[in-house]
Amino acid sequence: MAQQKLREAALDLVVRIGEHGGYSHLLIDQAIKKNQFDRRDEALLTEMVYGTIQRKLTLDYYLSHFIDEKKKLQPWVKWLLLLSMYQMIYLDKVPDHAILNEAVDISKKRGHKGISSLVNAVLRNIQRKGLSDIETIEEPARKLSVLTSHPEWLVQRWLSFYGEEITEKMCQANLTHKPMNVRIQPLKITREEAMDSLKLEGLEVEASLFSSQGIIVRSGNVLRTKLFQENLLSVQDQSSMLVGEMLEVEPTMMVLDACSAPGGKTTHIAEKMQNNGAIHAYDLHAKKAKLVTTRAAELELSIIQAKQADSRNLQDFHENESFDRILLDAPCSGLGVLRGKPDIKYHKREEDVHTLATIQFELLESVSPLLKKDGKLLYSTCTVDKEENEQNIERFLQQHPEFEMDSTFTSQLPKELQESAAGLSAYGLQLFPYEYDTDGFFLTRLIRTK
Ligand SMILES: C[S@@+](CC[C@H](N)C(=O)[O-])C[C@H]1O[C@@H](n2cnc3c(N)ncnc32)[C@H](O)[C@@H]1O
Repeated sequence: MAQQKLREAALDLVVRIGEHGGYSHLLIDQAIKKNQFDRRDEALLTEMVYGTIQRKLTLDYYLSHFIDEKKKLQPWVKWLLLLSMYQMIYLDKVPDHAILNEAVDISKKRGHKGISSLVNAVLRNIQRKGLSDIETIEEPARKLSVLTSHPEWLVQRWLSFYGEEITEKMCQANLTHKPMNVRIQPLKITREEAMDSLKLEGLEVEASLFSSQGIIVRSGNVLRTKLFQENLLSVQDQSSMLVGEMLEVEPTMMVLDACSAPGGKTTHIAEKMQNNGAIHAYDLHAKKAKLVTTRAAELELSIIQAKQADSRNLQDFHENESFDRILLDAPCSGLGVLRGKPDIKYHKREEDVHTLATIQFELLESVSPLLKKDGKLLYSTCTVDKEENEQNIERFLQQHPEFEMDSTFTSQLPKELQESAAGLSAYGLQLFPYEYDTDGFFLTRLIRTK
């Protein structure tokens, strides 16, 4: 019975996330709280949900050999089959007959006899006949697409930008688990104190090499810890912490954060400024701008003023050359965060990437006049795509002779990155998710020289 409750929760989650997207870790956490699952069930639920969504295209390929593709299945029936197949193929914790019986029970409860017979027949056939061999697919991009469950257009695009080796490693890495990272509030606690406290609560933690405020959580649920609940920690990927580190802020500066919600980087920057100076934070959506205000209050950071605005129009509110630093953490395709939000790869289209690259360029053009001479502009995205990253920067520099690449950028990166990051180029740093167990992330820093 308890196992059925767990699988029903897993089914609800894969249908919700797979069909409509969403913050997977938050939705999973809500389900865990609501159902009061214990630690073991919590781990199994997380694995089933992420795994099924992460491997959807591979599972679809296997399933297509057992069911007529023209047969229109209700979304929950399709997801129930994929969820069950994921467990049969990739998990050895539960015997196949138990997975099958539970799938049939759930389909009886939610559907009718016809559906449960179909679920039973498909899963039994898979068990009996085995899976078709993906290696027999001849076309390399199609094979990698099916093998690692990334849409073919994306594999083709990455192959053309980064070549076979990086693309393969990236696609494989996107199927693995990424550790959660947190950032301490340094005005209230030191990293050593925080790590000691987390260890006492049974977590396995490690110091981040990317930020003196960063902690990598190797095991345990940090969201349930005392420190997290007391707002001494913020969840933030190490790659994203690099932004706050590399913006080179100092107390008393005037800083613009043009795309700020939910405020992860804004609050980090305020911490780096020791809550002294001013940060003007904007976001296109009023509700999201409010999240920045709320988070700043929770962390007791008073220098952040968050407002709603389209940052392409900020010249209406600020004089040219008013800011010492500008952060443009641009809206992007999110192709660097597929480990945490695996549904993104199925919902994004190539046209979306072109549209986003245009918006990013417009944002760069419209915020850049607001920077003071000798001021610095940091551009970042959580995506792996040259059109949104290097090509945008190259084009901007060609059209704006008053800006240059900041020549001190590379030498200020953590040593490990300077020495071996595969994506370090003349236009900035592209982090790939397989390199340092981070999200795929791009950042670069420009300086206004005229
Ligand atoms: C990558 S997210 C920012 C994440 C944020 N910097 C953080 O670290 O928490 C990009 C944000 O840009 C906002 N955005 C999109 N278009 C915008 C525009 N034209 N002007 C201002 N904000 C925009 C989105 O609503 C989204 O919240």
